[in-house]
Amino acid sequence: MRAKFRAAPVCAECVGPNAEPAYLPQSRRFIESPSDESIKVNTTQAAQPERIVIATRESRLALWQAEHVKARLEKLYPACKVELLGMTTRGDQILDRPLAKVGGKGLFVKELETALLDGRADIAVHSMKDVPMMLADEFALPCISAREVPLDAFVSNRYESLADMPPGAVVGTSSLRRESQVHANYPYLAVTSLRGNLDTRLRKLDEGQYDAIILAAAGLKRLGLSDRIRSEMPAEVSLPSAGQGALGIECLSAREDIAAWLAPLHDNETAACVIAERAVSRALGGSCEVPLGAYAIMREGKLWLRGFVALPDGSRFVRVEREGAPENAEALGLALAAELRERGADEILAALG
Ligand SMILES: NCc1[nH]cc(CCC(=O)O)c1CC(=O)O
Repeated sequence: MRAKFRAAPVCAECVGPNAEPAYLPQSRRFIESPSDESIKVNTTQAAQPERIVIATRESRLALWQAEHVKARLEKLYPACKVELLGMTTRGDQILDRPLAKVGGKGLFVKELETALLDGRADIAVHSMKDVPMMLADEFALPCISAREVPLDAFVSNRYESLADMPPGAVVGTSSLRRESQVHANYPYLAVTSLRGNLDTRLRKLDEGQYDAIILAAAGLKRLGLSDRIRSEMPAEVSLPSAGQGALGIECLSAREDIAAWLAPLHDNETAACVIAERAVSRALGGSCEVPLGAYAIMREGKLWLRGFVALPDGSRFVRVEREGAPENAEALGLALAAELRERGADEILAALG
């Protein structure tokens, strides 16, 4: 039997001080992989998996994501037994303190990684937005699957969009990225903090604590809550967080067999976008306490990357965009981060402390 779902407070932008040393998909090769439609029963692998155990957190969203990967693996390997191992992470237990102060995003992956090291699980499924920018050498992210809508969603029982809200109306979010953009674009609106998992946040909206809230559209869609989305927020209004809407699958670096099993679920285009976005975030020391957005899409065969760094109140705002080849996604992200620094991101980061 499954444990009861727990509240899963996740800090949108948090990396935290305990991030571990180097690694990341930057070292991954940009490999060819079939599109979703072309996924068929895989008969080409030398060794077919017999059993795959997926470590997952137990929030409703995490379980949906793990089930999604399970279903895709079962379709790919009909003879394979795919099981979920639900786990409560320390990040799920700490509800009262800002995560940045106690270890950041790493708190959500550590227990899952321990299960990988112990051999209790083979893979872990993550929202890429919650994966620390650095992982220890023993771990790899060989698979980033096709992205769900990456944009933020405007959710309200009264208004259609931020532009529709009157002066003084209250927007709920605890993401400094979202907050800084609301202030910069709509300085007459108020922003107050909003914690808790998706269901909790929606309940607080419905109770009237806020006139509107901002959530990732992907999370709402996955949980069948699309009808709560009043409008998708264009990237010009709310630039998403690095990795938003994408799923990553982690395993031990040494397990090349597992990486090969996952290859058909890998999506090159999403991976290129996410690699570029995460390079921006990592190069700027991206943490919970930095209002920072990074968002890439493919446009006419090129990767179009946008990024910003701001003060939470929106009074300083540096934004930059750049285009490059998807094969050089990492370099594109680093170049964009360097340009952000040249244009004042360093002063903003220094002011944030
Ligand atoms: N920060 C929490 C979190 N982590 C992943 C998602 C949504 C799904 C995704 O981005 O893949 C959310 C919810 C939100 O930010 O509103």
